[in-house]
Amino acid sequence: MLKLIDLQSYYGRSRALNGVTLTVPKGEITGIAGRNGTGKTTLLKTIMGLTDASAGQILLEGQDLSARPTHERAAAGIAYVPQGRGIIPDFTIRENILMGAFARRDGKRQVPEIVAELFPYLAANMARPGGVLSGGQQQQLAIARALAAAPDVILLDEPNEGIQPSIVEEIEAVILRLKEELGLTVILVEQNIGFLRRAASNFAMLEKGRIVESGPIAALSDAVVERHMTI
Ligand SMILES: Nc1ncnc2c1ncn2[C@@H]1O[C@H](COP(=O)(O)OP(=O)(O)OP(=O)(O)O)[C@@H](O)[C@H]1O
Repeated sequence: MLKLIDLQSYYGRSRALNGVTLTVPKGEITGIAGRNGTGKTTLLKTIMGLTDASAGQILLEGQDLSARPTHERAAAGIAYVPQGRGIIPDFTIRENILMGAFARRDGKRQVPEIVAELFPYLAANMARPGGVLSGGQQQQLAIARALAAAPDVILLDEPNEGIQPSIVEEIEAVILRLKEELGLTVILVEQNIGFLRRAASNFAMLEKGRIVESGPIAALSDAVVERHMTI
C-alpha cells in the first residue's frame, strides 16, 4: 500500500499541492482527476521527488520515502511515466527501455520479457530510434521503460493524451494488464472519465492542489464530474 499524508509541494515559493492525504491500495488502479492546473501532475512529481520542495509523508509499505532522492524512490519500486512521455529521440527503442533498468534493485540491465508480450512492435524494432515512433508507440515505449525498472507501483500521467483514438483502446488494455497480470499498483492521471470508471477501483478529484472528493470509483458520479471538471 502507498500512503500519502498531508503532502505539500512547491515550485519556487508557489504552492501547488496543499495537504493531500490519500491511501492508494496495492494492486489496484487509483484514478486522479480534476481540471487543468489543479495539481495532478504535481502529485505524481511529488511522489517521485521531482518538485522544488515538498513536505508530508510518502509511505510505501510503511517505509517513508519523503526524504529520499528520486533514484532511491525508483529503486524502492516506484516508476513514473511522465506526461509527454520523455522519450529520447536519438536513442534506440532498446536504449530508451534500458534507461528504466538502471533503477532495478537486482542490478539486471535487460529488457523484461513482459515488454515483448505487451508490445510486440517494440520488441521487433529494438534498433529503431525512439524519435520515429508515433505518439501511441512512444507511449508504449515510455511504459516499457517504466517496466524495465521492475516496479511495484507505476505512475501514469495522461497516457492517452495526444494519441489517435484507434490506439487509445490498446493503451487502455495495456494499463488493465499491468494491474491484472503484473499485479502492479497504478496511479492514473486521466481526463477520460469513462476509462477511469472502467479501470479504477478508487479515485481522487483535485482542485487547487487539494483533494475535494475521493473514494470508491462508484462515487465518481456525473454530479461530481460536473461540479469539478466542467469549465
Ligand atoms: N514547473 C513549474 N513551475 C511553476 N509552477 C508550476 C510548474 N508546473 C506546474 N506549475 C503550477 O502548479 C499548478 C499545478 O500544475 P499541474 O501541472 O500539477 O496541474 P495538472 O492538474 O497536472 O494540470 P494539466 O491537466 O494541465 O496537466 C498550476 O498552477 C501550475 O501552473
